[in-house]
Amino acid sequence: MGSPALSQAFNSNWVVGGGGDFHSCKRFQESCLGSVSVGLGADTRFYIGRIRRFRICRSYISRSSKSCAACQDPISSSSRSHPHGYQTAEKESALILMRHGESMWNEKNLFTGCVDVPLTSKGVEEAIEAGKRISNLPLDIIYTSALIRAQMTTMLALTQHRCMKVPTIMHHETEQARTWSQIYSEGTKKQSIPVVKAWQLNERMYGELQGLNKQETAEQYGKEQVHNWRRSYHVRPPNGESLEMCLGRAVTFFKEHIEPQLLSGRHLMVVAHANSLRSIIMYLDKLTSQEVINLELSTGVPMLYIYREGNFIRRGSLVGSSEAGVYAYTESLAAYRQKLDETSKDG
Ligand SMILES: O=C(O)[C@@H](CO)OP(=O)(O)O
Repeated sequence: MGSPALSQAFNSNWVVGGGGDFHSCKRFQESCLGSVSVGLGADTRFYIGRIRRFRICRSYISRSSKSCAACQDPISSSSRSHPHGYQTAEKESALILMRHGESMWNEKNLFTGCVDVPLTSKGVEEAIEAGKRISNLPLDIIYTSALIRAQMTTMLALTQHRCMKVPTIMHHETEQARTWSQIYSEGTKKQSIPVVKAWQLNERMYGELQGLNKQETAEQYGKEQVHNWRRSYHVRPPNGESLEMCLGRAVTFFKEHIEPQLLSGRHLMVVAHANSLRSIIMYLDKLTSQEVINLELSTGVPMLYIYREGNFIRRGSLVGSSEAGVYAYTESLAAYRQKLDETSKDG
C-alpha cells in the first residue's frame, strides 16, 4: 500500500459549509472547528456519482520517482485552455484560505502580531494534516504573508499535495532578486507552484501588546478591554492596528492581486493569520463589524471558497477522514480529482 501518510490523504474529505447564503459567524465557526452540522445553499451542487469512482484508486504514488506519470500534474499537462493548461467545466476557481499552524507564541499565549516566530511541533503536524486535506484540490498559485509561520505552513502542507509540484518562492523584491531567481526550463516551471510573499497579508500589528501574555494582560487591563483590543473592528491596541486598519491593507491586496488571478481561472491558496484572514473573510462573506467580532479561526484548518461569476461561495472546511465530504466538490474540482486518481492508477 505504500506510504500511510499518503494513503490517508486519499481519505481526506470536506464537510460542506453551505452555499452563498451563509452569513452566520456561529455556523462558520462550527464548520471551521469540525462540526458536521451543515447548511446547504440552494446553489450547492452535488456529484455523488463521482464519489464511488473516487474510492477506486488508492494506490501508492512514488514520491521519489522523478519520471513517473504521477509526477506530472494530470490537468496542467492536458491540452485544454486553462492558464496552466486546462479549462474548468464551468468558469470557476477554487480559493483556499488557511491560518498557519500553531506558533511558538500561540503555545505560550503571547500576543504575536508582526513578531516573526516559527511553528511548534504541533503546528508542524497541523500543517502536514492540512496538506493532506487539500491534497486533491487544484493549486496554481499560493500567497503567503511575509512571516515564517505562514511560510512554514505552506511548505509543509505542499509536501502532501498529489500534484507533486514544487512550491517555489518568488523573489521580486528587487530587479536583481527577480533575475537571480529565474527558472530557465519551461518543463521545470510547469512542475512548480509559485509562492508569492506579501507583507500585506501579515498578522495585524499588535503594537505595545506584542510579546505580552494574553492572560496577564486581561488581569491587568480587564477582560473586556482586552477582548475589545483583540476582536473589535474599530478599536486599536496601544500603538497597533485595528482590524479595520488590517483590512485596509489585506483586502486591498486581495482585490488588486488575488481576485484578478481568480477571475482568470487560477486556483489559489492564501496562507496567512487570524486577523488578516478575519478581515478577508469579512469581505468575502460580507460580514458586518458586529458579526466579525465572533469570528474565530483555528490554526491549520483550510477553508474552501468557490469563485464563480464574481461571487464567492463558501464551501466549508476539511475535517475528519471519511468520503462524505467529497460533496463539497464542484464539477470541475471533482474532474481534477478524478484525473489525479486516473494518473495515480496509471503510475
Ligand atoms: O497574537 C496574535 O497575533 C493573534 C493571533 O495569534 O492573537 P489574537 O487571537 O489575540 O488576535
